[in-house]
Parts: sequence; C-alpha cells; structure tokens
Amino acid sequence: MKLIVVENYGEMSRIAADMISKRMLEKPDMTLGLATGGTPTGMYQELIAGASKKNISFKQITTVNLDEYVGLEATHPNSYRFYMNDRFFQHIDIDLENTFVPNGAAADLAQECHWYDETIKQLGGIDLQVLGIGTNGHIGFNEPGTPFDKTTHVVELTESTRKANERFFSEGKVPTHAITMGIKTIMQSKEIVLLSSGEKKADALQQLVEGSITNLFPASVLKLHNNLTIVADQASIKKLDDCLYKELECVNYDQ
Ligand SMILES: O=P(O)(O)OC[C@H]1O[C@](O)(CO)[C@@H](O)[C@@H]1O
Repeated sequence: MKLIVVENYGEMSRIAADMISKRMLEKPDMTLGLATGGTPTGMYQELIAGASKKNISFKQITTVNLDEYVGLEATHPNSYRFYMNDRFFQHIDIDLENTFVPNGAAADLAQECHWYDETIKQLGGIDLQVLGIGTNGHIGFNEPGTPFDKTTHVVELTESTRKANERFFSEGKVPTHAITMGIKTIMQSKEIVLLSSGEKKADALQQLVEGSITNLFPASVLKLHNNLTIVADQASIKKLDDCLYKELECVNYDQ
C-alpha cells in the first residue's frame, strides 16, 4: 500500500487526474473504473481541463462505474449515470457507448448484475479503479458485512449511507437499494487508487490503515491488493497513528 499525502482537496484532485492521464498515455485503450459521490468531482474537473489543455483524448477509453441506485432511470438527476454524463462524459471526447454504469432501472436486476460482470470480463478487467471511501468503510456500495467474494449484486443501503448521500438529492428520497460492483470485482482491478479528503473521512482512513481486515469494514480488504495507492489530504490523515504512519510506504508524487 502506497500513501501519497497531499495538502488539500485541490491537490488530491490534480494528482488523481495526473495519475489517470499517465496511465492513459501508457495504454490509450485502457479500462478505467470510476466512482461517483463528492470525492472525485474535482478529479473530473481536472481531467476535463487537462484534456483540452494537453489535447488528451478519451476516444479509445472504456469506463465502468462502481454503482447505481435501484429504481432511478438514467435521466433522473440523482442517478449516477446522470452524474457521470453531466460532470464528465459530455465534456470529453469519449464515445458514450464505451461508458458503462449499471442500469438501476433494469426489469431484471439479477440479470443486469450478471451482464455487468460479463461486460467487465470481456473488457479484460479493469486497469485502474478509482475509489472513494464511505464513512462506514464502504467501497462502491459494498456495505459493512458484505462478503469479500461478491461480484456485482444488489444491496440494501444502510441508514448512515442514505443519510450521507441525502445532500445530493434534489428530487425525492435516497433509494433504499443499489447495484454495486462487488468486492471481488474491485479487487481484481490491476491498480486501485483510493481518494480521501476531509476530516469526516479521518476515522475511516485510520481504520483502513490501522485496523484488521474484516468485512465489517469493507475497505480493509484493500490491504490485500498488491497495487493500491491512497491519495489522502492532511485533514483525512489526521488520526493516523504516527508510528504506523512511518511504517507505510509514504511516497511523494512526482509530477
Ligand atoms: O465521496 P463521498 O460522497 O464521500 O462518498 C463516498 C463513497 O460513497 C459512494 O457515494 C457510494 O457509492 C461512492 O461513490 C463514494 O466513493
């Protein structure tokens, strides 16, 4: 596990965007795993700005998103498909047909989950997966208690996750269920970059780094991944134990 400590949200977003751009140069037809929520919005802005400034093309890129709310159509302003189109895809030259977000409005959700896993397999897996972290340790929408061997599945969201995401809801209530890529699928990604910003993530980051590996705190499984980089700002590393912090492979980001 590598840890890049940055000053603030802006720097975290710039570094995350830069890491992605570098991987795209190495493999222009890469499969990029993407996240939603508040954490990666700055990274998307940086990627959009970088694409126009540095002439970076997403034409050959395929994206797969982590999750989607059950019951929300793609056109619903709070669906994750809407979020991705609105905040990222429509500002770059990506072919929308190469962007995958689970369909939360599918008539047969089990079939949708199966189809999503097959799609990822056919793409040859995920080259780089970007993750945020929930305050209860969820990654994607894998809530505490989710077995580590799960592939894409339907989950019942916890009260705390629904409460945390209320801030985004302009219309109606936060749905009770979601489709999420499973922990097994996430762990099969060749590289994982987890972003963490702000004091409200300090407890979660401490538990991830210092706690034991348990499905009661889903993000803890990431410690078993052989290519994980955490990009965390000062506020979110605030609770890390000094000794343990020194034992980590803390790296500087070389731009
Ligand atoms: O970035 P936020 O809004 O704090 O959310 C944390 C995580 O929870 C989710 O919203 C649930 O999927 C993720 O998209 C995100 O990575």
